[in-house]
Amino acid sequence: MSKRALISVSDKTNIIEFAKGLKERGFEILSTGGTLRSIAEAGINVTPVDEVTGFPEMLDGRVKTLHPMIHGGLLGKRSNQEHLTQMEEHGIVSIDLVAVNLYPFKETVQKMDVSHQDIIENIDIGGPSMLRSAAKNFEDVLVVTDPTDYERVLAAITSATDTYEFRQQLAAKVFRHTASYDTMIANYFLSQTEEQYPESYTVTYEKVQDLRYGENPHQQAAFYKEPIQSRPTLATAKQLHGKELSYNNIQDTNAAIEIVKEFTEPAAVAVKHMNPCGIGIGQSISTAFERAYHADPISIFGGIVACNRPVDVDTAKQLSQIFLEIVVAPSFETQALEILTQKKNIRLLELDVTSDDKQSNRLTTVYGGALIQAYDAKEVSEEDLEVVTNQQPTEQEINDMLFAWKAVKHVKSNAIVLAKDSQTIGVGAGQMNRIGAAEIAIKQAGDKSEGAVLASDAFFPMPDTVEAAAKSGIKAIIQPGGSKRDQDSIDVCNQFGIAMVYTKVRHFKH
Ligand SMILES: NC(=O)c1ncn([C@@H]2O[C@H](COP(=O)(O)O)[C@@H](O)[C@H]2O)c1NC=O
Repeated sequence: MSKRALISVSDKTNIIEFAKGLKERGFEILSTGGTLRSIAEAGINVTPVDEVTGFPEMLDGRVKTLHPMIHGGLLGKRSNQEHLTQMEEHGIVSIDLVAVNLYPFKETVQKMDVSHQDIIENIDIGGPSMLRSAAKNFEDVLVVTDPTDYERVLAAITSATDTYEFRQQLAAKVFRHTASYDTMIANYFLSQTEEQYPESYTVTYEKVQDLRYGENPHQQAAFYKEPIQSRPTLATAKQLHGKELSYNNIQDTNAAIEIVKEFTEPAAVAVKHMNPCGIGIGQSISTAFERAYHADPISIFGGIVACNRPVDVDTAKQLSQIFLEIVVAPSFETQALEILTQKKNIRLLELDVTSDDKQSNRLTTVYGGALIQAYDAKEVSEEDLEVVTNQQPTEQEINDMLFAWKAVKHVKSNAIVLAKDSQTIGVGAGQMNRIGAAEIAIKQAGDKSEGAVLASDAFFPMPDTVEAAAKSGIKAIIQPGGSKRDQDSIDVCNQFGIAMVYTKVRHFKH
């Protein structure tokens, strides 16, 4: 008895070649509406599924293959005599291969001006049902959902490669595919509600590439992206030059992008190990980069630079003077690109870093679980500041404090940032006590700390940081406030003529 294959595909890529190959291997082909037409037009003999089910396709295609004649043919175990007897009693004939790909839900959701109803209609029901039935019964049914697998499935049919393991691999791919498909649907429905953290949280990612290694050479790693990309992202950035990004490159570039997004004026950010080592803003991107560079000309070596304006010739000349792993910017002027591409080891990424994605949730995995939280999108403006000292800050100090505040938000806690004239001059990151972070930042700033401002990501539990700031010539301090011992810090400020403002917002970053 000839074997039977059921083909029902939305994406008709290579389907004729596949159907031909199956015919050559002695399969009878069953098919649904549009797929059947394509196969028949290619001159291949094909049986409509409604001849098998005894029912017409109905309800606008919502019901075509959802029938015991189909699912019995897929799920019946050939090694189980009872199954075979029942199948015979009901006239159910085995189906030995299923090739199905699904209604384009992902593509539909991403369309501009698409209606809710259109999205709903693009939820495939019959397709996943057949895939799941076939995948459950993989010992007896070959199941293929990815057109790039057609060739190896055809090859397997007539060779020794059609093994249990091979069939199980195909089944595993199917269950990943249907799970991912359902996740996209579930997340679309979730997005239609106010609910943020439902009883189960489903995520799905598509592989961008395998990475040479992870954080260290002995760790394996791969890069994945969200399947629905509704805005320019790191996963879709265009690499214009240089070798493949590494795991650490991706993390650091992400950190640089998150920081540069804070600024509307031309800004450049240099990152090392996910902390900013220099941030500058200015009238032009070249001035901004000059400031970011001079913020810490030592640490920027081997760093990642993100710019929020196109890289021009002036900036490219400066960037080319030092060893940088990556420059990411919305674009590169032609001549700037010529200058930078002369450097073999630099990677250049084109990405609209100004796009706003501050609404999204962020997920971190922990031992045996995950933490999901809203992005820290809190912004502070001049009106939000409360001056708590006798000394009022000058307009320049306010500008520098607001700048330093945007910077300190992105520094690992405990974090202290010193800034002056639109430039960071000292960054103390990731210390176990606040004074430790302050000492690092002050030491790095050196003489520049005279007249500078200091930002602290969280309140001062004691006045030691303010005392250190006073000694180094700091003139204004921005911090959340809210410590039981706030008054001690205010007293030190008053003693040294330092202005202090509260933001009433904390920016821990772990
Ligand atoms: N309703 C059903 O019984 C059903 N059976 C198969 N499909 C899907 O119909 C599509 C193919 O349709 P056509 O052959 O008419 O172009 C495939 O993506 C397949 O997954 C169905 N459609 C949706 O649920």
